Amino acid sequence: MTQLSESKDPITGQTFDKSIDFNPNKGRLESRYPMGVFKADYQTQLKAFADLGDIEITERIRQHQVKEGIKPIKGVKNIIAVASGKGGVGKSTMSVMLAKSLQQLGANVGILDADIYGPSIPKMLGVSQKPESPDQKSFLPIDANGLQTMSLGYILGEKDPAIWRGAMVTKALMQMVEDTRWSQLDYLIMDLPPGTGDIQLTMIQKIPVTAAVLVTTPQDIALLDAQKALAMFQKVDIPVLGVIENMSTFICENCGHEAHIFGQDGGQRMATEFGVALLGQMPLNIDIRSNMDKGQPASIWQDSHALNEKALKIALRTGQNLAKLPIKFNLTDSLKLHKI
Ligand SMILES: Nc1ncnc2c1ncn2[C@@H]1O[C@H](COP(=O)(O)OP(=O)(O)OP(=O)(O)O)[C@@H](O)[C@H]1O
Repeated sequence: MTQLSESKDPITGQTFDKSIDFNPNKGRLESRYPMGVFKADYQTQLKAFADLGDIEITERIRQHQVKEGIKPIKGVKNIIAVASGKGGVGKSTMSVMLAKSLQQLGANVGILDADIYGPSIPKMLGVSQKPESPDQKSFLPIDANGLQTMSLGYILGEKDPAIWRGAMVTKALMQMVEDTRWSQLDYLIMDLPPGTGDIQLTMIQKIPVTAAVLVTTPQDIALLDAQKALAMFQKVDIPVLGVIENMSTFICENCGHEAHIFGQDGGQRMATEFGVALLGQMPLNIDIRSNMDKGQPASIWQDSHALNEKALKIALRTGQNLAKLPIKFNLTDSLKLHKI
C-alpha cells in the first residue's frame, strides 16, 4: 500500500496523509472519506499522478477512536460536535449545511440537536413530528429527507422553554443520544449549545465525541470566543478538525460589491495562529436565512444553488481531516490484515 502522504489533494488543497490507501500496482484506491461528486475529478488527477490506466476508487468510512473509557453509541461510527464560543454565529445553520453536504457526498448522516436551550434544528429541517417509541424504551429518529435526526425540540415543542439546570440537561441529552435507534450512521453531527461553560464541557466528556468543528464569524469578539472553544476541546483531548468562518462577506445583489461586514480573514488568522485547519468560508447570503427559516435546507445545500459547491468542499475537508485520525481497533479488519 502506498500512502499519498506527500501529495496535496487537488480539490481541497490539504494533504492526503493517511486519509486514503493507494495501491498503484493494482490501480486501486480506498478512500476513508466520502468523495461523491468529486470522485471523477479524483480519478482524473490520480491517473496523472500514478501515470497509470483507470483508477478504481472505493469509499469506506471507518470508525475512529474516542477517548478511553467512553463507550461508542450503537449505530454511530463517528460523532462530530459543532461548537462556537459565541451565540448567533450560525452554528446550527453550519451543522445542517455539514450534514446535508456529507449526505450529498454519499455518507449516512444524522443530526443531534444538543442545543438544549434553543433547539432550532427541527425548524431548519422542516420537521416537527414527535418521535415514535414502538417499545416504549427507545425512540426512532425522525427522518428529514434521509437525515436521521433527534432533538428535544421534537419532544418539547418549539415554544416550550427548557428551564433546566445543568445536571438535568446533560442527563436528558445522554438519554436522547443513547435511546435513539440510530442506524448505520457514518457521521452524527452534534449541534452543541453556544459557549464554553460547564454544560458544554460535561456534554463533550460524557458523549463519545470523535472530533469537533468550530464555527466563528471573522469578528474579533467571535474569534476570541472560538479560541476559548478550541481550548475547551484541547483540554479534554478531543481533536478539532478545523474552523468554518461563517458570514465572511456580503455580496450586494444589486451592484455586486463585496463588503466585509464582520471584519476580514479572521478565520484564516485563527487557523494560522492556532494551527487548526480553515475548513472554508461561507458568505452572508439571504437565501441561507430564508430557506433555513422555511425549513427547506435542500434548496440551498443541494440542487444547483451557487453556494452548494462551497458547502461540499467544507464537508470534504471535514471528512478528510476526520479520516486522518486514529482508527478504532476492529477485530475483523485486523484479521483481514493478517491474512494479507
Ligand atoms: N451565512 C449566513 N447567511 C445568512 N444568514 C445566516 C447565515 N448563517 C446563519 N444565518 C442566520 O443567522 C441566524 C442565526 O443562525 P443560527 O441559529 O444557525 O446561529 P447559532 O450560532 O446556532 O445560534 P444560537 O447561538 O442561538 O444557537 C439564523 O436566522 C440563520 O438563518
